[in-house]
Amino acid sequence: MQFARINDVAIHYQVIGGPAGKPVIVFINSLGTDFRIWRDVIVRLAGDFPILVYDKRGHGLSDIGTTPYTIEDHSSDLAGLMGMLNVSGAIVCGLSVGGLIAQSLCHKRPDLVKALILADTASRIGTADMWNARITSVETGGIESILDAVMERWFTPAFRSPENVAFRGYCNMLLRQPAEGYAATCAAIRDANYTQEAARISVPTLCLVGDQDGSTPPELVKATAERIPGARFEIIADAGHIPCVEQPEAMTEVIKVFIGTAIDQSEGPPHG
Ligand SMILES: O=C(O)CCC(=O)CC(=O)O
Repeated sequence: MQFARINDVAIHYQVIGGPAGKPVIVFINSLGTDFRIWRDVIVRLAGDFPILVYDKRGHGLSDIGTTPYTIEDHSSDLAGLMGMLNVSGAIVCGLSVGGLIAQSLCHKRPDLVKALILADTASRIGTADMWNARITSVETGGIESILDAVMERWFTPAFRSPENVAFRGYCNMLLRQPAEGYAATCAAIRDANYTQEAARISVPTLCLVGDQDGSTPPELVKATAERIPGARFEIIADAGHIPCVEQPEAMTEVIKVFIGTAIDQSEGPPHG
């Protein structure tokens, strides 16, 4: 396990080495998850690209830090981590709130971002009323009070079968996130809106979404892709909000095609 102190917060991360000269792929997880959601995509990409994955503050083994957060707090942590590891010019792949963090990083630190993969995310997610109600639920009833509703948005009915032990595991993952970090990240999502900035994204961008995503549905992600110049839009069949868990093979294929056809890989900067 690897840890770094960034912005006075202990951040849990992992670097998986890859060929020199290739851009690093950075993965940013979603609300209520830790970086293990990326495992089945990472195993399919490892060896072809260096990989950096981490638990954003308030999630996984990272510290909670001072709450509430902004998306800029999260992107500043990522910028600090990449700086410490001498990573720049990366392909930054963020899922949901991870996609908001990726957009923020791209706007604030364009030197760090060579391309964006925006998975099950948007320029703006949800409404202030929705997020305030979710924060109140978590603060009063704990994460278990929202478990069933969240799982219906995250996963297809087939994945939610009681026979599926992996479904049980992902329920445990959500339940074991700290309520304070979860609620603080809800506030960050509530206050983020990158709609105006979307037209200024100038790096190759792939927007993808599960066809049954109940949190950021395909129409929302498509509308975001249409605001970003030249962005590609792909739908992953038979997946909810977390296609890297439900359909890792299909998601990896879409990512590989995007990287192979949209990104100049000849100038990958040195990385640590
Ligand atoms: O997944 C995220 O990062 C935020 C979007 C969301 O609300 C997820 C959920 O439905 O719980």
